[in-house]
Amino acid sequence: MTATQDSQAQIPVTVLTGYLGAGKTTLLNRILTENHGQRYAVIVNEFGEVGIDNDLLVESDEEIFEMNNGCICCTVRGDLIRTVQNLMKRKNAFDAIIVETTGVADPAPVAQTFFMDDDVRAAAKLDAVVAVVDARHVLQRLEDTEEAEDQIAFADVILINKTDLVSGEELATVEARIRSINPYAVLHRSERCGIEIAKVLDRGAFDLDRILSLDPHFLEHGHHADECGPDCDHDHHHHGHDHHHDHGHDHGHGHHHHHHDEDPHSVKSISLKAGDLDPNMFFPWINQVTQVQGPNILRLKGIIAFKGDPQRYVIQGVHMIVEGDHQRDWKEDEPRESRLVFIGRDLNWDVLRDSFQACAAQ
Ligand SMILES: Nc1nc2c(ncn2[C@@H]2O[C@H](COP(=O)(O)OP(=O)(O)OP(=O)(O)O)[C@@H](O)[C@H]2O)c(=O)[nH]1
Repeated sequence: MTATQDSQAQIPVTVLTGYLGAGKTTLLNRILTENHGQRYAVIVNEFGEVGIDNDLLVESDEEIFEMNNGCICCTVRGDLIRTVQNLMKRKNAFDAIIVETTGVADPAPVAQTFFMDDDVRAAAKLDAVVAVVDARHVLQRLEDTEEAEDQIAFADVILINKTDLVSGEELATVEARIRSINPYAVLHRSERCGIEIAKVLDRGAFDLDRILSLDPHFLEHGHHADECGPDCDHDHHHHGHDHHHDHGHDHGHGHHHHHHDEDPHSVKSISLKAGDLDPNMFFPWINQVTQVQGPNILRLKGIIAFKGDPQRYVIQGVHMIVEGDHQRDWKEDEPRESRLVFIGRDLNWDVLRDSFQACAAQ
């Protein structure tokens, strides 16, 4: 199969992967704000019921499409095809497409989309799979999830981010581990994804031959997530497929997501909503939650309305590291609403929900 009959007319697509909290949005924000003279369309996939990522992206003229349907592996393929097709109708409106995948997704099905669908293939070409890696947490992630490894194995370009949170020695260990998983990718180091955009975008780096050597069935229809419907409830957790990457058609794909089974180790998300909160209640609460439950909190993010505060407050966390800042004024036509998403394992969801509600301003 030749994927590139008419590469001139094909719009380059960058698939941005990386485990939860690695820095994908930070990188996107750089891409969207830097003056590079290119116009990008960004497709964001959300994990969790309350769409937050879009709100965390800075406002820009670039177009952002949010697909709020959970795990990208199962349901998004059809959506992604439709979204790309719609984008193509306005062909001259932008120069390139970036697809940000949810942090627990296996990037393969997303990449496959650009080879499987004839219309998409005619209009777009996969430029590179870019993985952002959290230097501080990646070794731990590689211990307990397969997605982290899949993402690294699949990437053409790997950005080892958060170098400020590790020592030089730790960084060297991380790099060696990444090299052992993927000897081919171009590696870059960064703090807050501070990297020249040209090192990440429009690389022409996607190497089909290499991917086929990892995953011989990559180009076959019916492989991976094709069979999943919108209510896909496969047990995606810790299947035993051989990592490099002898997928058969019957393998249970290895992404974790918000399915509600009893597996205590599966990753779930909870979306909390409230009105104005009392900062004197909220900050001690969030500090306590992240100190005590941090190891199980893969990710938290939220937009908070504090009573009497004209500005939206954005809070972000990865395990025990939490940071927050004012973002911008609440707009007049915007309901003042506090939204907080936790993604994690073994969390006591009812307690989280109740204690969050207890932070409501009186
Ligand atoms: N210390 C430090 N923090 C960083 C760095 N890069 C990003 N962060 C912070 O890490 C958190 C997660 O960053 P995001 O860019 O939202 O990560 P993400 O990969 O988009 O997260 P998901 O969308 O949840 O998968 C935020 O609080 C960032 O400010 C870095 O280089 N150093």
